[in-house]
Amino acid sequence: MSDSVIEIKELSKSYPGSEKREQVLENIQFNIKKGETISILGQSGCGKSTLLNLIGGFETPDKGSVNFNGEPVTEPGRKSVMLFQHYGLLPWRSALKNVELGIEDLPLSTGDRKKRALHYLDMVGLADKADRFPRHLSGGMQQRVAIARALAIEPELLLMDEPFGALDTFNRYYLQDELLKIQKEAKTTVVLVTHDIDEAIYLSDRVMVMRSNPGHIQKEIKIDSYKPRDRSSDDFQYYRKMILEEFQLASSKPPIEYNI
Ligand SMILES: Nc1ncnc2c1ncn2[C@@H]1O[C@H](COP(=O)(O)OP(=O)(O)OP(=O)(O)O)[C@@H](O)[C@H]1O
Repeated sequence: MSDSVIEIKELSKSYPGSEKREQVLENIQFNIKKGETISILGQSGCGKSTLLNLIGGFETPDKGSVNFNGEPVTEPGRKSVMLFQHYGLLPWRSALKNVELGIEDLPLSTGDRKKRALHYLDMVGLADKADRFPRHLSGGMQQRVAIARALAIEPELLLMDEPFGALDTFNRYYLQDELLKIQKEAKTTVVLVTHDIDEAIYLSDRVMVMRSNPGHIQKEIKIDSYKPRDRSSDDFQYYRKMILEEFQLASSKPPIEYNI
């Protein structure tokens, strides 16, 4: 039996264009194991969000399939959560009530629901802002509330579309570490769309490098080092260079030659 949680097979997707249909994704194929973190890295418009939406069941493919625990994904399911780029907070609800939103249909008492929501608000460093409304929070804080809401659901599969993009470096690093801890504890499977090469290396077990026209996986890079990783280590620089080379962004200077 396969040990994959997600199986993506020969996935293709097009959208109506101005003259003909625009082929956005072509023949995407890979599997994801339980507890793995996969980053999808690529330039703007290469189809990363479309791929994530297909995995989450928010879009349907033209060809191919996505299976989650052996079942075809045809619509968004209870065991996966998508954290979108835009925060999607309800302006008339406090931070706490926004976090509770995702767990309102679970069989929890009012007290337990509040406790769980506060736990995750605390995790993103906002326990003291629980009663604030979104308009009284900064953009970064709003995104942290959205992250807390997604985590509170304690999903099996967490789909994240540039979740830390709007945060300053310190908050980004802090939440990346929190994600690593949660992921390790709960064995959550994570698929992360990002533009950020360092974020992909820091968090992932494998990085899918995508190229566009039509969107396809150009290279799969296994990040073979223990977590948490040291961003200044030689290993880290090695992977950074490898990925930069995939995007032809690495320095074109010839290597230094040592003559003895
Ligand atoms: N619902 C839609 N209808 C029509 N075209 C779409 C739709 N969604 C995405 N596209 C097109 O598909 C292509 C890929 O978009 P997608 O958002 O998946 O890229 P991306 O790599 O996530 O980009 P970014 O990094 O800028 O968010 C783009 O050309 C976009 O215009």
